[in-house]
Amino acid sequence: MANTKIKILESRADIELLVNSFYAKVKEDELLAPLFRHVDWPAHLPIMYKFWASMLLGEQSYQGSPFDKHKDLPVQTLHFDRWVLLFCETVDEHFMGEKADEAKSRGQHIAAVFQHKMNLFK
Ligand code: HEM
Repeated sequence: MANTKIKILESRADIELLVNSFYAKVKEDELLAPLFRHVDWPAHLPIMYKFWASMLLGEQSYQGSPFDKHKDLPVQTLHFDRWVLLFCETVDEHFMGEKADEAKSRGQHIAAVFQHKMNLFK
């Protein structure tokens, strides 16, 4: 049966639901969870709300350099593939519409940029 709770992604509350749902999955994922074990969630989640609200809603509240937080992580392409899979799955479980599509394409694009910068594409 279709998920009747799927809605248009359009508000700050939607972004918070997306981010909370995504990291709930990450914490349950055997491949990604160990990479997030040290994370201070009450500090990290509001940063991620700002990041995605700036990307998708024009909020201009995120100020930071995301790549710097990733450049020394012990990650390979398979980690990024899992990240993108879980992120896109989370979007589709809750949302539809233009901004939902944009969230998925932005996530995929940034994952590809990080991998290029880390020289993971040979
Ligand atoms: C294998 C994939 C990834 C892993 C393992 C990963 C892991 C992490 C970790 C451990 C942090 C630091 C949290 C802290 O400060 O304690 C972080 C921060 C962050 N990540 Fe990722 N990440 C991944 C992919 C991505 C992608 C593809 C994006 C963008 C679409 C992204 C966006 C961010 C942002 C915006 C921050 C916050 C940076 C800041 O503090 O300003 N991450 N990530």
